[in-house]
Amino acid sequence: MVKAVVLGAAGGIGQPLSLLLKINPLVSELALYDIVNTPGVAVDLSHIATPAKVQGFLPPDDGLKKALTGADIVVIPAGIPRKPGMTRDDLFKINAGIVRDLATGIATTAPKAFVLVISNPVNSTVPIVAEVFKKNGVFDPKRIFGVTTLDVVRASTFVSEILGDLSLAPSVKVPVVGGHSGVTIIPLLSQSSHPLPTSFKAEALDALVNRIQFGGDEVVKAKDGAGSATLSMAYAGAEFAEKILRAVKGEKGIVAPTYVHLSADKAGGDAIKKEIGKDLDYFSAPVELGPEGVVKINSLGKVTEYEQKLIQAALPDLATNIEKGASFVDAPKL
Ligand SMILES: NC(=O)c1ccc[n+]([C@@H]2O[C@H](COP(=O)([O-])OP(=O)(O)OC[C@H]3O[C@@H](n4cnc5c(N)ncnc54)[C@H](O)[C@@H]3O)[C@@H](O)[C@H]2O)c1
Ligand SMILES: O=C(O)C[C@H](O)C(=O)O
Repeated sequence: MVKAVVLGAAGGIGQPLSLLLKINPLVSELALYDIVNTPGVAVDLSHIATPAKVQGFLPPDDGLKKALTGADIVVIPAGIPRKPGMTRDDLFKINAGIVRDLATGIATTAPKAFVLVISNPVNSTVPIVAEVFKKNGVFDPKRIFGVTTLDVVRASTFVSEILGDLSLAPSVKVPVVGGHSGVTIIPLLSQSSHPLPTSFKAEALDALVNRIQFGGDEVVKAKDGAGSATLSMAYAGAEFAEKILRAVKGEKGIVAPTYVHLSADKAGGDAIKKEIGKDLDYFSAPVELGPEGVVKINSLGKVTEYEQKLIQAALPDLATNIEKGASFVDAPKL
């Protein structure tokens, strides 16, 4: 029996993500929590002929606690999305408090659940969740994940486009590491399962890296004020959740890039710090998953000089974002 919970389930990501979890055979119970509309979304989904039992909850009558009771995995897409001209960091003002309060609910009701953080800015909201868990004495870095899968999905798609064959997209694997915003998104294209054409020039590489780093802006611009990526994010979130659930069931060798506290695997985390040359607490790296969450944080592997420059360019922003999130929890309410 696996109970999955979506916090922010009535939103642009929340609804399609809940749909994908409802049709996932590894999920037997699905609880949907939001400040609006979850009863309707839950009844709608409950008519789908798959085994998962669906229930919707709202804040009154301890709805958050009821939704989280018995949770095995909690996915958080709650919070406001970007509009054109905004950075992810601009969302901190509103989303930090939302994530802190939801994390408090998880820490007190389902402290052993795997927590998958989608709400932006991920580089800061993951430290917020971790600090709330620490404050409640239940912090386990092996169980808290920042979802960076959309960057990996985009890299697969864009590389397959360059190779002129979209049918390759599902099998193209590119490790994307670092964080989840702008220059902190570091695609290690030299390690792509499907190498770029030898004719690929430096400018084209710059353009591809830039497209992966700013893929979110491409969607925000196209949506023109109506929000940011929702459908591709729901796909990516469901894919990452499925990896966690398969690992919990005992499947071995599942590795995915995800943004974690580097103490989740001390030896692996220390090795990453050496590779990047900075003592950061959080970094998105290829992580091997198992029944208790993080099994191992893998090395970044052989990176080119070009990629080492991308890593160095990411570090100042990452450090600032981490500090901003980590110091928020004891800060006065905004
Ligand atoms: N990690 C990623 O790769 C990634 C990708 C896309 C979007 N995002 C982020 O995901 C978040 C959600 O995006 P969206 O497009 O679904 O936004 P949205 O506005 O469509 O939905 C957000 C939902 O959160 C709900 N909500 C607000 N406060 C809440 C609270 N206290 N408790 C529970 N629910 C609450 C809202 O009612 C709404 O239904 C944004 O912060 C966005 O930036 C992250
Ligand atoms: O770009 C955004 O604000 C949403 C998300 O982080 C994305 O990468 O699409």
